[in-house]
Amino acid sequence: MCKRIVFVGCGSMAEAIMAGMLQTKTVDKNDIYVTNKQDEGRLGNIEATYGVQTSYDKEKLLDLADVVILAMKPKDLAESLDEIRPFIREEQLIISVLAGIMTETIEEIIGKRNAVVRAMPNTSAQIGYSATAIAAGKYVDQEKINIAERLFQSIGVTKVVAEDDMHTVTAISGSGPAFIYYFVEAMTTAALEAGMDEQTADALITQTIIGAGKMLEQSGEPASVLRENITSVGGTTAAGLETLKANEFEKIIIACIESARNRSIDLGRTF
Ligand SMILES: NC(=O)C1=CN([C@@H]2O[C@H](COP(=O)(O)OP(=O)(O)OC[C@H]3O[C@@H](n4cnc5c(N)ncnc54)[C@H](OP(=O)(O)O)[C@@H]3O)[C@@H](O)[C@H]2O)C=CC1
Ligand SMILES: O=C(O)[C@@H]1CCC=N1
Repeated sequence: MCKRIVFVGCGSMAEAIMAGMLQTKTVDKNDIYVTNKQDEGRLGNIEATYGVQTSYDKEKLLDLADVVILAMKPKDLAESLDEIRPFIREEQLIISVLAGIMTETIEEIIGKRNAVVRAMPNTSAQIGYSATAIAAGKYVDQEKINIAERLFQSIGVTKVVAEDDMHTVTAISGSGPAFIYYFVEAMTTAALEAGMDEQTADALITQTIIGAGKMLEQSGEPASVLRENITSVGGTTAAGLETLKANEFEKIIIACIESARNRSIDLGRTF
């Protein structure tokens, strides 16, 4: 794929996407350009680690770009678009990974008929395992969707969704890994409190999460059946599940996803 990509914003998400694209050789390092607001040390590290080009010359960067990936925090969107807006050309594909921000908002700020794609990857992009959803703005044609899909397929699995679903996506697969890590942390604490050493606990829990994920992917069974298959009458799993139910596990998870989803909606409303 020979598109030149400019990352505006170079935090953990931009790095995860970039690392995935380079690892899968979807984009050559000479075709990746990166800028941020002010952290020169960070840009230097990124350049040294990945061999990509870095610059603060926004005009030059935008002149080179076929695809612009917006990867700053939502609060910094207006300022950063102000800086690059004069140099944006209508044929450039703009991809935003910002939580909550509607394509319409970006289209309005840019003030041109650019194709704007909203994407929600997750940090597993770093190793090629992102679950990424993408939604199209009003000037996006099939060719631009294909480009965005190809880029994000390089870092994992991609689903095209209606933009209305993006707040839910942000909660379940954008933030989702953090919720799973929190679950793992709690399991580890329980194992350590029971006297197990940390290395053994880490190895067993990590493999358990990987195995459960692979079963969900490969067994053809829904999660409920896989759970039932483990649950012997009067056994250990039943005892553990009883405690989860007694403490309203499902309600807590639904509330967690709802909070994340509502926060995504709020972020969008700040514009
Ligand atoms: N982290 C995650 O798991 C996911 C994050 N996202 C989204 O990705 C986006 C980035 O998140 P994350 O990587 O965690 O954030 P970080 O805080 O790690 O990085 C933000 C980056 O934006 C840069 N920036 C700020 N203002 C400007 C500007 N005016 N011009 C150019 N660059 C600017 C910062 O530069 P400097 O350091 O110089 O200030 C920094 O490089 C967010 O919008 C988030 O919603 C989406 C999916 C998952
Ligand atoms: O917490 C956040 O706002 C970002 C969006 C999804 C994951 N992290």
